[in-house]
Amino acid sequence: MNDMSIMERAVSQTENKISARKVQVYYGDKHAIKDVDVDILDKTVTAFIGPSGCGKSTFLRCLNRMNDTIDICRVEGRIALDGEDIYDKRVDPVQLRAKVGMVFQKPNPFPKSIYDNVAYGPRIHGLARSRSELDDIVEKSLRGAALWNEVKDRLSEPGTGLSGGQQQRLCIARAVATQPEVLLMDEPCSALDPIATGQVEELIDKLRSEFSVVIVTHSMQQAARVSQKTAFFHLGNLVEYGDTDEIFTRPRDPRTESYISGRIG
Ligand SMILES: Nc1ncnc2c1ncn2[C@@H]1O[C@H](COP(=O)(O)OP(=O)(O)OP(=O)(O)O)[C@@H](O)[C@H]1O
Repeated sequence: MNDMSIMERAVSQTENKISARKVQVYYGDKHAIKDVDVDILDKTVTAFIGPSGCGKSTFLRCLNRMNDTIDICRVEGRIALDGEDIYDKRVDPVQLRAKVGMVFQKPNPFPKSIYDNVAYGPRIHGLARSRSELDDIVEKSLRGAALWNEVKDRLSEPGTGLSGGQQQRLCIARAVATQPEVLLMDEPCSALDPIATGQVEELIDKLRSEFSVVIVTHSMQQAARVSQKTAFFHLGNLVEYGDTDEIFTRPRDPRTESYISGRIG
């Protein structure tokens, strides 16, 4: 091996956070994800786009083993986080989900105080040795989710009493509190108004300085605004993956072209 290829290997190892190879997902007999290969880069926002039912959410859920919770769902292939197979028997899915956090379509705060929503993960993963360390994590996570100033005087009030946009940022703070390496977001703005959507999009851009973000979105405008990489799915296949600018201006596959020009959807 020459020096250049060693260097190239080093670069690709630092940039790749998740590598998926030959991933298949079945719900019973239904083949929902077909032979998907993709690399998710570190400190990058990757958007998954494609028509309804094409498998975006299914593939997203493979990345932190959320599909394990669906009885009829079977995942095959290899998905590695920093080179380690996340489906290895020795991997604890609960620990994995702290590293690969998730934010859902509908904000789903726990029926607990704002403070306890954020403190929940650090408590169960033993990330704080004292109350003051826990206070620091809660404050840092709420600041990280651009929510601190709005809630700092009412941390003991229920999280469910916040507005929809604030609840979604609370859920982001909850995910950020376990110091994830990857944050998965499944249509995180679909229940939000345009102002709250703008705030969450700004936040996504900030978060990528710390970890990699993967977002499923139905909005091509949103994908274009927030992501650097885009993956287009169609009927369970990953049809095209590349720089977001390229995908939206010079798609290589006619199916991508049809989707972004609104002919399939
Ligand atoms: N729990 C489940 N049980 C059975 N089939 C499922 C389940 N979840 C998804 N599917 C099927 O798998 C396929 C992919 O669904 P998925 O929700 O991943 O698509 P999607 O691209 O995220 O769709 P949408 O944009 O409408 O949310 C669909 O045909 C869907 O009906």
